[in-house]
Amino acid sequence: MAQKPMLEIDDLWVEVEGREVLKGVSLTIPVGETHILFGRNGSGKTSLLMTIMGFPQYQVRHGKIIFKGEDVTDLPPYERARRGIGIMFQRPPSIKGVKLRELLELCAKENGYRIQELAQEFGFEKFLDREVNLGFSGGELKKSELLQLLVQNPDLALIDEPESGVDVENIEVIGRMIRRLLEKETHRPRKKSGLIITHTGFILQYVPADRGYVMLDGKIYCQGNPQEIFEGIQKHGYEECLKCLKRMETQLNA
Ligand SMILES: Nc1ncnc2c1ncn2[C@@H]1O[C@H](COP(=O)(O)OP(=O)(O)OP(=O)(O)O)[C@@H](O)[C@H]1O
Repeated sequence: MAQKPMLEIDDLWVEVEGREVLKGVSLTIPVGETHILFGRNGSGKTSLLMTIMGFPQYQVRHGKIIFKGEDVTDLPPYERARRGIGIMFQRPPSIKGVKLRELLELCAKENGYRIQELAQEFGFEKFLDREVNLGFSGGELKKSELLQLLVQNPDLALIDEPESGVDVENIEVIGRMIRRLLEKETHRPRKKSGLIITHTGFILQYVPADRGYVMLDGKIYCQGNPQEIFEGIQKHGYEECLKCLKRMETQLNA
């Protein structure tokens, strides 16, 4: 029997604060694949990730989110987290009075991760006894978030702009953390999947990806090889992606 995909999104329409932000998004992420979302500012990429995670401001008006064969469209975020969905926020909150180590220990309770060793591996041990994300620089925030995801060990990692605010040396570390998270080097066949938002495309140099999408105005306009899509956007801008959809529609109607 064919393996069920990790994630299937079927004709998803979503509103936030009375405004339509997703307008019929469909995509499928097979087990072990990493997919990349490109798109202009304000096109709905973060909204898609927040909706997959189940945050209640993002109201699903139509469509379904199927995770490992189960319809999770109406489940709250903690139930989705328990089933194996994890998210790295674009702008994570800080938690005053809680040390990063304490939060990581809580997350690691069920899977026995060695927090000290893991933090050392990514040069982050001196942040363990600081309050979560409080006063962290842009790059430190990303590492803190990825460390939290690593100890949660999700089957599907939703990663929002991992390279924004990160210097060129630290992008390599962030890339290593994501590769570890998605078992890029250790497991064959891979069982982890990812959906990553990127503007700069830098992360593609460190994390091999299987498919890319362009999202514009709440819709997916184009999909295919992520590197080719990124080069196309750099060369011709997003306007060409609109034409690409027209081509896809013409082919479908022929
Ligand atoms: N909580 C909210 N309240 C009001 N409007 C919102 C909210 N969340 C998102 N939006 C609006 O929905 C649209 C899509 O936002 P979203 O953050 O999903 O875009 P994005 O593609 O991730 O953008 P960027 O690349 O700039 O991060 C934007 O116009 C945004 O202002």
